[in-house]
Amino acid sequence: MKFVDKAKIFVKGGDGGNGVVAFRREKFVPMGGPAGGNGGKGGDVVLIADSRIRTLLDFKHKIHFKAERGQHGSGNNKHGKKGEDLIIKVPVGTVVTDAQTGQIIADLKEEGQKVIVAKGGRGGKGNASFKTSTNQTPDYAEEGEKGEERWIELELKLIADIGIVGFPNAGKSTLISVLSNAKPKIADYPFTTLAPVLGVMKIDYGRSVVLADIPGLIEGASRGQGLGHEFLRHIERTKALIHMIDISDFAEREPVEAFNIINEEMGKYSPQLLEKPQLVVGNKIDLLSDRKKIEGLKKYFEEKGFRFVPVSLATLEGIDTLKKEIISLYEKTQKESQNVSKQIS
Ligand SMILES: Nc1nc2c(ncn2[C@@H]2O[C@H](COP(=O)(O)OP(=O)(O)OP(=O)(O)O)[C@@H](O)[C@H]2O)c(=O)[nH]1
Repeated sequence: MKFVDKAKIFVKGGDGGNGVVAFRREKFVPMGGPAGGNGGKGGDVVLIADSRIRTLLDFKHKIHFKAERGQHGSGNNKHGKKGEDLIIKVPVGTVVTDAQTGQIIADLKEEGQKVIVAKGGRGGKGNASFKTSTNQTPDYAEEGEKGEERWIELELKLIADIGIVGFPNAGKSTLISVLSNAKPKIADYPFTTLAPVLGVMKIDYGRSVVLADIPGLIEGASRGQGLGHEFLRHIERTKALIHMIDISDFAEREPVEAFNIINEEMGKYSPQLLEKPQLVVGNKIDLLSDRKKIEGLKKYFEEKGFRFVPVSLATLEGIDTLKKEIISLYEKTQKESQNVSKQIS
């Protein structure tokens, strides 16, 4: 499954219904007045940000979207029915631009945020609407207006829910590929040499967690060495972190030391990064001869307020526990962001 972060679609509002020319025909009224109803308005094409949609994948297969047209008016002053709006769900974080002018139409950052991308045409007036004191029997009516149409571009500026940090070789990319059914690399992410690899881990029907492997967090990064600030900025947008540590016999440094160096670097860049909840994952236990070390590390991290999960991404030992911990971490961040939005509104 490929990660689609861009799509181009054609949208067309429904045409307005035509107004009609009609006259009253009643038994004892010889010269019936005008009675042609108005056409109904065409439906709009509306995009709405929905957090249950995580990719733009669906737009690979369907690219034409047309809202319903308005019904024509009819005699007896009956107005045509309005066309239904066409609602298209897109992921939260979708930026919408007019493909021709390049103008940004909307940045759908919030859940439920909506934008009309193609207006339906106005309904035409029936001849009854044209009756005046000087023209009692107009014999003309308007046609409905055409619905707006255009090509638009959708671009997903994905905000990962959880960032994965740790020294090179700790197993960050492996974790993404083990947990997710998507192993995408975003080609044109604004990183020069390395792009964060994103993965989507399914929780259950309709719910998933987006994970980002933030590459190359190394000593000195906060001073602008190496990849520097660009990827640290990316971590800033995630709600929680998974901190991967190689705890095998062959690790280059002691687990606690590795953990502290990475946190120190993040803290130098922005102390707020350290306020994000961190789940500590001790990886490569298949290459650990002294299993007692695991208990020691668990105690150490839990005393400091961090959950600690030992795993082997090679043998998949501990992976079910890890998945449960990630889901509960994700749910915790969801609850927190709901509380924040309640406080704001
Ligand atoms: N034996 C063993 N090897 C592992 C385990 N997890 C990952 N590896 C191996 O460790 C190496 C590094 O893993 P990666 O997932 O590339 O590590 P990374 O943290 O993404 O590293 P960078 O891409 O350099 O930042 C790879 O050769 C993996 O196959 C594990 O649990 N056990």
